[in-house]
Amino acid sequence: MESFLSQYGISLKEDEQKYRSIISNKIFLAGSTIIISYPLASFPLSTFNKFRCDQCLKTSNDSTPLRTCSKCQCVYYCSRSCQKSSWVTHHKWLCSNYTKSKGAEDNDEEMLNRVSILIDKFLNDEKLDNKGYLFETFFQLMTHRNDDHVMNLIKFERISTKVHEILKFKKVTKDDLINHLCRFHCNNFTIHDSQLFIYGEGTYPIGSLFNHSCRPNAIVMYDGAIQIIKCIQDISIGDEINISYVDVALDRATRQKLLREKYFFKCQCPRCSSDEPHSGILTKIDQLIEGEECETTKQGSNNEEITTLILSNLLPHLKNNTTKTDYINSLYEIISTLLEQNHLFYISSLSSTTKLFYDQIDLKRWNQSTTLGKYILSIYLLIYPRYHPIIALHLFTLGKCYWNDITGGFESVKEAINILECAKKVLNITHNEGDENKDVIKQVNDLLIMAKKEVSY
Ligand SMILES: C[S@@+](CC[C@H](N)C(=O)[O-])C[C@H]1O[C@@H](n2cnc3c(N)ncnc32)[C@H](O)[C@@H]1O
Repeated sequence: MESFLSQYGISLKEDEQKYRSIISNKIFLAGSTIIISYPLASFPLSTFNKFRCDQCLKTSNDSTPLRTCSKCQCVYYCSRSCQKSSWVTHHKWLCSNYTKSKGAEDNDEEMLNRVSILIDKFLNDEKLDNKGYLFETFFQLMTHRNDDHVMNLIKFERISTKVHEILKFKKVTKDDLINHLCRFHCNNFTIHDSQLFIYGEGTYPIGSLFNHSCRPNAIVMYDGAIQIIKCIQDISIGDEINISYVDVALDRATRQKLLREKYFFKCQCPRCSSDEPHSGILTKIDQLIEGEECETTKQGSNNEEITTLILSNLLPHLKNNTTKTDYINSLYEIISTLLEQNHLFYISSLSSTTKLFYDQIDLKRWNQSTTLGKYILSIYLLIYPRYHPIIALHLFTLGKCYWNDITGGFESVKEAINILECAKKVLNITHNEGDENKDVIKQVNDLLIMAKKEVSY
C-alpha cells in the first residue's frame, strides 16, 4: 500500500489520536488531483439502478441504453465488458438470490455480499487484477467494533448470519463479516454526481485513509464508480490532507454529534479547536452561525447591505487566485465586522432561503431569484472553503439567473459574466476531472461565450 501511495506523492503517518494520517510528500496546487482509486465494491442505489451501470456506475446515453441481466432482470449494464466483469466479481453468486427475490434487504447487506465474495477469492489466492493493495488496505481500516452501538451490532450479527449461510465461503468466517460491516459503517462513501446528488455507495479503501476536518483542504468527486480526491487549496510538503465527512455548513454541535455517533471521535480540527495559526478566524465561523438569539441580534436584517459587503470583499479573491493568507485575512475582517454588529446567521434560515430561491427559479422570477441567490452566496462564502463544489454550483445557478433576467438589461448580463467567470474559476478547481464533471465546465464556458457576445454587440 505504501508504494501505491508514494506514486501519488503521499504517505501514511502514525497518529496518536487518529491512528494514521495521510501526509503530502510534494506540493499540490489547488485543483490538482491527489489520487484516483477504484472501489473494492460499489453499486447504484435502488432508485438509480435502471439509469446507472451496475458495474462502472456510468449513466446510459440515448445511443446505448443500459441492458438488463437476462436471468435476474434486476441489474443493468452499459456494455458486455461491464456485464462480464460483474459476473466474475460477484454477480454469478448473487444473480439467483435476486431471482428468488431473496436479494439484499438493505445497502449494508448488498455491500457485504459483494465485498465478502471478493475477499473470499483473495484469501483463496485467486488472481484479482493486481488489486492486492486494496484488500490489504481494507483489512487495516479501523472497525470501531467496541465503540459501535448495540443496535447496530445486533443488526450486523443478523446480516452476517444470513450472508454466511447463503454464500458458503471457503475462508471468510461469520466474525469476519461482522468486522467488515463495522468497517463499512465508519469508512464507506456515498457516491455523488457532478451536481452532488447521491446515486450510489462504495467501499474505497484508499479514500478511507483520509481523515476528517471541518475546514478540509481536499474534496471527493466521482467519475462513475471511480473516486477522485482533489485538493481545493495549495498543500505544502508535510501537510496533512483532509476531507470532510459531514456538511461543513452544519453548526458545531451537530457536526460533533454526527462525527461522534458515526465515526467515534471528537473533532479537533482548526475550526473546532484553537491551536492552529488561523484557527482564531475559523472558530469565529461557528460563532457567527451559532450565536444566541437576543434582542440586539440582527438576524437577516439589512440583508442587502451585508450581502454587498461580503461579496465585494470576497468575490475578487475567487477570480484573482489570491493567496490563502490574503483570503483568510479578508474573511477575518468581514466576520469580525459582522460579529461586532451582532449579525448572526441561522442555518435553518439558510435552508428555507435556498428553498425559496429554487421556488423563484421554477416560477421564472429571475429578479427575485438573483436577490436571494446573492444572499445565499454571501453566507456560503462565510462557511465553505472558497473553492468548494457547493460554491461552484451555486455560482453557476446564480449566473444563469442573471442571464435570464431580461428586466435587468445590460447590467444583468454584465453581472452574469462576473458571476460566471467566478463559477468557471472555482469549477476549474473542483470539477476538472471526470467526464460528467468536466461537462459542467463546458456548460459554463458556452454560457459565458453567449453572454460576452451579447455585451459586445
Ligand atoms: C475513514 S477512517 C480515516 C483513516 C483512519 N485514520 C485510519 O488510519 O484508518 C475514519 C476514522 O479515522 C479517525 N479519524 C478521522 N478523522 C479524525 C479526526 N479529525 N480526529 C480524530 N480521529 C479521526 C476516526 O477514528 C474515524 O472513525
